[in-house]
Amino acid sequence: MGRKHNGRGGQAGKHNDRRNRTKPQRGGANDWNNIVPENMQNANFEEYYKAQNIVPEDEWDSFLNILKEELPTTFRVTGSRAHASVINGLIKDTYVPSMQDCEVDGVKYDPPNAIGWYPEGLAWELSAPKRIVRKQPAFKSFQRFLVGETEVGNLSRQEAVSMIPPLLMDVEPHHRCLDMCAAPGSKTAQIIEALNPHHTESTGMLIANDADYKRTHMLVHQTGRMPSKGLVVTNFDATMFPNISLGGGETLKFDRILGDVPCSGDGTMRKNREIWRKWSPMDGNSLHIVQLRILDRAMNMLKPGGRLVYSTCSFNPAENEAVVAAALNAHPGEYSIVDVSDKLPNLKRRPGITTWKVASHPDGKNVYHETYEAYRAAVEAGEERDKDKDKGIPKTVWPPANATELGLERSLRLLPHDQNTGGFFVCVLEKKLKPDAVAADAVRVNIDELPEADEGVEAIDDKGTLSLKRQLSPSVEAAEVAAKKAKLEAGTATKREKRDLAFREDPFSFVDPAHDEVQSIVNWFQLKDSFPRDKLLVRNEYGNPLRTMYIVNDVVKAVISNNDYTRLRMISAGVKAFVRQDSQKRDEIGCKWRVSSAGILEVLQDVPESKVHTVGLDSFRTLTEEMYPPIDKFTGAFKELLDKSEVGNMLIKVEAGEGAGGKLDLPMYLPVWKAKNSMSLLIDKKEKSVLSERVFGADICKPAPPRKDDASGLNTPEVKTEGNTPAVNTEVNTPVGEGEEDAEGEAVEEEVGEDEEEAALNS
Ligand SMILES: C[S@@+](CC[C@H](N)C(=O)[O-])C[C@H]1O[C@@H](n2cnc3c(N)ncnc32)[C@H](O)[C@@H]1O
Repeated sequence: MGRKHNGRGGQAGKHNDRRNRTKPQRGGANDWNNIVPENMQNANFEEYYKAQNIVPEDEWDSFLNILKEELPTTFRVTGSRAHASVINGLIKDTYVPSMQDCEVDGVKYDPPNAIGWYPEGLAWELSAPKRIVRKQPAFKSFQRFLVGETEVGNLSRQEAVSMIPPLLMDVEPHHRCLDMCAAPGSKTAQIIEALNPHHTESTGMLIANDADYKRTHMLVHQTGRMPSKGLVVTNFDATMFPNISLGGGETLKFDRILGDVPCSGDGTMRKNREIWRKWSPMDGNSLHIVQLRILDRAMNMLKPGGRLVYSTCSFNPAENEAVVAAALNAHPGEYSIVDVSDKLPNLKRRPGITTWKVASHPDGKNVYHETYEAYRAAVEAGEERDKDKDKGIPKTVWPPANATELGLERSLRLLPHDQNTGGFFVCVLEKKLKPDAVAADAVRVNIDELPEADEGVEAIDDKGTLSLKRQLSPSVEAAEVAAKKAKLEAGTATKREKRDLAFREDPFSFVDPAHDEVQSIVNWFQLKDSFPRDKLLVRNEYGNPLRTMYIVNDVVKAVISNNDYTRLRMISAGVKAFVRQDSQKRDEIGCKWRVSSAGILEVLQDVPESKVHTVGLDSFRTLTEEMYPPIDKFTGAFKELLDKSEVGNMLIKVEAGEGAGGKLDLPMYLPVWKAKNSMSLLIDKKEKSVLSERVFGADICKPAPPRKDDASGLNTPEVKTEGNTPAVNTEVNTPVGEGEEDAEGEAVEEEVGEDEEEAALNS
């Protein structure tokens, strides 16, 4: 069981932009991403889905044809409501008008369209093919905006249908939420936004989990753009997500859970074209068990009255209705499927089905089995694969006897030809406050009696990333761990094997609120008594504030304080709040810590107004243009303030308005460093450039000047000036980050490079 998709590594969708140019070749898996529409055929796929009746007969051709078309680019405006409306205004009022009436070779291409069903018009679709976007000047300029704003986290490129599950979770700011299979994190970001829509105080929590260690780091990176005191990233196989203690005998139960499970991804065929060649019904059959185990685990962790959303980017009932039906029968009387037909009213959706066919694929062709028993008879008769004798397709893939009573039609199936999207499945489940009485002869599923998940199957997410490997199977993992342990005892373990046995993340501990370093921060910024000095977290065992302090909220503190960190497999928690400034002249600095740009909005809540210095666009321009502008370049009250300020971190509020060749729609809060003779803006270089584009209509940032004495790093950097550039547009505060499309890369935490920090500090 479990066909391996041999030869696929890294990102399956990486070469999509070269599609349509070459014919498919059997040689390399990635070549199939270049597959031409005539070759997008798979008789087994067509036959199987015709048999499922998920698409009415008279729509079959439209369904099949659109699967061969390039998927439009879709993206979402992210961030707090006020922030998002500014960015959205920019798209609506500046870019869309500039892209009207664009023609290339006599063909007219439309500007981006707001996706009709997405709330408040905050999601967009751009249908023009990529080659046009790269060629036509207005589209090209929009593309630059898109890439830049995605990089700093103001936009999120996300498949339209993948935006649906978080919208149906109905998250409120006080909720305790769990995203069980969260990486790379586009839905996680939506949940964080819902938990803190106005970027004020949020009492809720989100645990974003993924079984893949590497991908949890993508998750940390992705969520860095939406910092939250209530966010925790963990690294568990979701089928075995542990019970978490909150102290006092209380176990954490969740108000909301998302199970966006690993799946065969056949709803992503428009993007992941190699699926045309590789698809088999066994992909879904093999994933069914892990999907069911994840959903079952979620059901055990939900509060009565809580809501659980199950989703896949697959059309396959084996991964969808069959999983939901089996999970409901594993919890008889406890759950109901929520009718969400009144939600997202403009979204065209198809009801879930109550009857479906199950197929095996022994010799490269679909073989249908009416019942589980008939299938087992075929296995025993040697008509199926040998290995199916031990495991094979689980019984729960077949429709249960009570399939029509479960309300499966209240699930949503999104078909690509309805709204020019990918395919998707969503089911919203609610845990009853009081379980219904269940008849003694009711259909029941015992999850513990089901076979283990298949090893070696692979899954695809809606970004086309191969996501599932051996972590699928707890038994495989356990066996591997046992083998490594045996080697360790025998002294034959390799370095890698030794390392694999340990959870590699640094421990988390809270800093003593009375610690001198905390006191120095409180004094420097004159933090109010409400400042949660008892919720500052560091990454070492001893609560030592060495380099970075994170800030968390009450519930995250309870989680960290009441559970052993290795058992929690915690990768990150809270918001990076304070970063230590390293310098050879550290003794001259009143406070050795600066506020991180990621955490500034969290810290600001406790900073008195007198410690936030208002500046105009002229000062902001100076700070943007030059890496270390001399203090003499500033004027008026700000210059006076700088003249009498000590070296160290200051917080500024750039006032909204027009001036200095720029325009800012919302005030913006930023950390700056006051050195002896110069200033510097403590934000990531990329973010600075994007801000500059938005406020001044061009990237006016100059590269860092060469330092006079690189070895000591003690001298003032050379600085030059530059003339004004034309103005447009807006700004609000932005987190640091990298483009979602690049999320595969390592986490970028840089705000200001070490060298730059040193230079700024000493200048
Ligand atoms: C469909 S993707 C999730 C996409 C994500 N929700 C998003 O919106 O960006 C499935 C994820 O499940 C993870 N995964 C696979 N098996 C898992 C398991 N047993 N437990 C937890 N996560 C798992 C994969 O590493 C992958 O990141």
